Amino acid sequence: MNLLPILRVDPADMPDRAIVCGDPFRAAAIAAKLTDAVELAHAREYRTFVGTYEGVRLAVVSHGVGSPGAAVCFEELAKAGVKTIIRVGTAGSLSPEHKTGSLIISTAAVREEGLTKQLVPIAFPAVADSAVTEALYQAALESGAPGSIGKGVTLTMDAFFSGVVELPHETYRRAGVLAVEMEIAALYVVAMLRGMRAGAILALDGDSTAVDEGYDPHRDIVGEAVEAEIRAALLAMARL
Ligand SMILES: O=P(O)(O)O[C@H]1O[C@H](CO)[C@@H](O)[C@H]1O
Ligand SMILES: O=c1cc[nH]c(=O)[nH]1
Repeated sequence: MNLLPILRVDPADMPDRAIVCGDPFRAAAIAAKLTDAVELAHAREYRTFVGTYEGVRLAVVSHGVGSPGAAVCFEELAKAGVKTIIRVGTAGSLSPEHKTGSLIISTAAVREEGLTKQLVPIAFPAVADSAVTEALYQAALESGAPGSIGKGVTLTMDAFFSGVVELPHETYRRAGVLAVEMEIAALYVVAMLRGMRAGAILALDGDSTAVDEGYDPHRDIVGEAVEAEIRAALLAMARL
């Protein structure tokens, strides 16, 4: 039995599709919706479950916060033979049209993180798979989310709270970017380099420009949106 060195999972136990999320507790909550769910490993921030949804075998894996750690997870999933990945995340809104409780399907990510520049030149785009994106969008419309449903470009950052340098959120908001989070660019770049198809759905947990004043992803409306995006991701995965 050759375990993956960081996820500590035997590749032979992995299905060919995975739902990923930052929070290990969210991974457990998603796995609770599967039949016959089993936790294969919990190493560092990475919890790996496998189970079945609507007859489809899938893994649920947490990747932690930030692109470098998440990319390690995505690389090991590729080595295990995973071919389809959906990220189920939270994000801050950059769009006045999409408020807290809304869901955003990420069609592409702005590569403002540092990790992917070490993998491929910055001119290379971080783009979602079109079939995964369409399946997620249709499922999101059926998900009963407490807010609106949007589809468009998202921003991936390393910094969450600001320091003394101004963060580029306003520039990207003016360019039509819908939301900011911390891992999708890594997911899309690793997926493209390793021959996987990937997509992402995000529950908006507040106004991205207000995180320095007060960040509260634990409100009921955010919990409802996360439940809705989980329903959408499972439905999309079963349809793909
Ligand atoms: O809710 P998750 O999936 O962790 O995603 C978002 O939340 C974290 C920040 O609180 C970052 O990981 C960001 O990308
Ligand atoms: O990166 C993130 C994630 C959630 N909410 C934010 O404002 N930013």
